[in-house]
Amino acid sequence: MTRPIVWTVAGSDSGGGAGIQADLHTIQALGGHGCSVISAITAQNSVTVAMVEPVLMQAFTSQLVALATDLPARAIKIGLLPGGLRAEVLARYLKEYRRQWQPWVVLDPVAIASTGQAMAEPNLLPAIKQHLLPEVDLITPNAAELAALSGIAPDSPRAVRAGAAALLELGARAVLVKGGHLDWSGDQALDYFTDGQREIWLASPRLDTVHGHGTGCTLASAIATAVAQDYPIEDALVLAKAYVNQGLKAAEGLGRGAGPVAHLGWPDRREDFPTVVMPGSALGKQLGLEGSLPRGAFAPMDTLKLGLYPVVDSVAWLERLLGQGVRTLQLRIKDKADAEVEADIQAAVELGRRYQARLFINDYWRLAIRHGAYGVHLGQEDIEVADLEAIRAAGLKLGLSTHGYYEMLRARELKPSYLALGHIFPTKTKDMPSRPQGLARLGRYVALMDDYPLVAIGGISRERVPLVAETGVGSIALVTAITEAADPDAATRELLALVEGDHAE
Ligand SMILES: Cc1ncc(COP(=O)(O)OP(=O)(O)O)c(N)n1
Ligand SMILES: Cc1ncsc1CCOP(=O)(O)O
Ligand SMILES: [Mg+2]
Repeated sequence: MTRPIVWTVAGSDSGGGAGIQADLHTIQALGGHGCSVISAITAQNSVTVAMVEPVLMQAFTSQLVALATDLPARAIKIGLLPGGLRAEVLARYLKEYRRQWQPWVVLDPVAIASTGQAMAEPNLLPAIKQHLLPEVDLITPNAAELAALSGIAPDSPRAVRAGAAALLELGARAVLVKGGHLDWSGDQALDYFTDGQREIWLASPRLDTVHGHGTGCTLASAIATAVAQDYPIEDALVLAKAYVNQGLKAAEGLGRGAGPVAHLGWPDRREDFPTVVMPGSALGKQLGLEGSLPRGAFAPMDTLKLGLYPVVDSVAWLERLLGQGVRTLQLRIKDKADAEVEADIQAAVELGRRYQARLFINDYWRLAIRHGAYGVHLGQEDIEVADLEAIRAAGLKLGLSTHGYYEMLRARELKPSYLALGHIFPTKTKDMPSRPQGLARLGRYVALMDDYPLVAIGGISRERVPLVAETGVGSIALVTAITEAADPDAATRELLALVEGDHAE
């Protein structure tokens, strides 16, 4: 894949820690091609901002025109604007870009440096509210910026929500409040996201370093670069927070003051990724999230490598596959009343027991509990409605579908027995609301979750099995590669050998 183009519209930081310099480092490190529109030249180092000099309006707009005519962006990050006029002019250009080539736009409303010095003219904030907010997809204020823009000091979870809601009222499509400076959140650095439909709280242990110059710029650029690569916003948020956390841990004290956040590659250590705050957790209760968590972990799998995992829609198929030596499998009957499927589920559970197989029931968790199934597989939409504690307390194993970083991290908090990752390739078996993940992403998920049983699913044909196996994923789930094979028994044996090798029973 060619690098997606990401623009940064921001100020130059002569110290190399923030602004355009941080943005270009970030965009490059995360796989984008960075283009820059310099709004102002700052003379600054690690201790002071000595000068902010706006570039001439003509120089500002000429950069925009030069890029728009040849290098249109998938995503645009806006940082320092030295005053209201440039914000207003930029808003006009963005309106046109949005009409012509729909870039995704994030605004980091830089107004005050971390040293406390003003970076922009006082007319910037009114212009942001009046002109820019309606043209951006996400605004990422810190506590001081949220207070300045909304008039609400974010001194409690309720006030953070109210401040973000005020920005939505002003026309923002989504808000990420950066919690680095929320003093009520104790040892956790909390970020709050809302688009008016849903809210997400992300938590990471607060890092004990003064070397965090450029974190705001870096976070917004990382979000933009992830979105430019088609990551959904919630995945972009967790990835960007991980990028900043790994950079803070590696930050060096260059200069006499706050050193720059470091720019490393794609984050792949789980400890750098944030935790998704869950209803029912201690933090969730503090934040006023309604809901509960299961009281403990689900029954663990006996192995990290579940091997070949056919998903089929009848007891007859299960029997045939068990006869070929398959030992992990799923009964997936869709959209029938419980009474219509109960006999099949009971028969499936008995079959699974007879063959000592890992046999999961899709969707029908009440019947699975009633008939003492080995396990249940549930989707994202089921998490809110199924009685997870009842499934856990009954001793059933639980597999959960996930479709990206955010869902994986959220699902992990429920401590299921395995996580499914999909869909990897286009599939005709199921209408998917998300885009195929592809092998590169699968490889990243596997590296991140290497202590968990993982299952890849979606569009995995016989030919693709070796490529999927190469990612290191412990299990490969498939439907049509078996059910539509010319000779399903032969296909099953071949797939078993490919996926489980010598371990095939
Ligand atoms: C192993 C495995 N992974 C994912 C799915 C999909 O489950 P879900 O999201 O619940 O969708 P439906 O299968 O119910 O359409 C699965 N069944 N198995
Ligand atoms: C149930 C399901 N969940 C995600 S993709 C999928 C279907 C997989 O079927 P196939 O292997 O035929 O693509
Ligand atoms: Mg389901």
